[in-house]
Amino acid sequence: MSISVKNISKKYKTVLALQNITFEVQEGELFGLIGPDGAGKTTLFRLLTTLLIPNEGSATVANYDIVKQVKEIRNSVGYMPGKFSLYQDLTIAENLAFFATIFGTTIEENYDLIEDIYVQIEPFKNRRAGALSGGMKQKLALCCALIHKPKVLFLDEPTTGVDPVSRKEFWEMLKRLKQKGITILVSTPYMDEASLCDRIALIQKGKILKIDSPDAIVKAYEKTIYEVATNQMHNLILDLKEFPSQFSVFAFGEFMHYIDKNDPFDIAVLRSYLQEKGHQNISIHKATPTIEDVFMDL
Ligand SMILES: Nc1ncnc2c1ncn2[C@@H]1O[C@H](COP(=O)(O)OP(=O)(O)OP(=O)(O)O)[C@@H](O)[C@H]1O
Repeated sequence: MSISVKNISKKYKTVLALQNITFEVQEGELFGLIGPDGAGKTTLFRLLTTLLIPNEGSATVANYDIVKQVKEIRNSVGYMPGKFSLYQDLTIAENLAFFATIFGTTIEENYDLIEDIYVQIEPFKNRRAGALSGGMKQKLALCCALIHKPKVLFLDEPTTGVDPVSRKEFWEMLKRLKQKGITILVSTPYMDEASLCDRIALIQKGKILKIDSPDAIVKAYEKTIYEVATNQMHNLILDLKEFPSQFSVFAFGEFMHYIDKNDPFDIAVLRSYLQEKGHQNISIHKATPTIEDVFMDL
């Protein structure tokens, strides 16, 4: 087992940041922690990379204990924290050389692992990290986290604030790293990225609410979701919330996702209710559930 977490709890004074967290990640797995700000994702990363000590429970990473084998873990893991870890005044090449040196290695020794990422930023290697775009900083930070050839890679919200094209490229890089046998624990607040993981844990307020493959999580979802749109999207959410048998409603891209307390329920009744409220061009269709729908319903 690459990561094994057993009944971990972590408190900051009065804040219970993690409550009784248990999960395992297999070798070579791409495992996602999906949850909103404050869910406890960063705390979990800091525990697993030995930067914090749990109040309760135990965990191993690459078969090393996170409390008793700190040095071994630090040599076996790569950590890309949410806030960029780079030295802003050093160039791309200097940052990478610095990280290689502190791990007692050289860029050349492990170049094969970072090559396909590094070639994308190499043309700018003399540019200071502080002057790079979000996407380029992210690639450099990933190279720095990989330079000592870690067995396990921890990536805390690596795509936050990065443009959509770079986000897509980043996930393709992760797939290639996984094929090289590296275990990856990645957190993201973006629900669409959940489907790119082998398995995910949905985490909220310090608790894991569900763990499974994204497909299985969506398939197990039993409620029927309706995609609703009209010519007055602003009023639509308010009107849907007032519909007597409404169970839940939330904005989903250009639609509202609506769930009724009754299943099946009569779409015609909702349609005439919306007409009475002055809506036109009403469209109501069954939607395919997504991870976001499951999450909103937890
Ligand atoms: N040093 C700290 N002292 C007190 N409370 C903290 C500290 N660090 C985090 N917390 C609290 O612990 C909870 C979990 O925070 P954590 O940063 O782990 O969440 P997160 O899912 O990573 O969210 P974010 O993306 O906002 O960092 C939050 O309620 C947060 O306010």
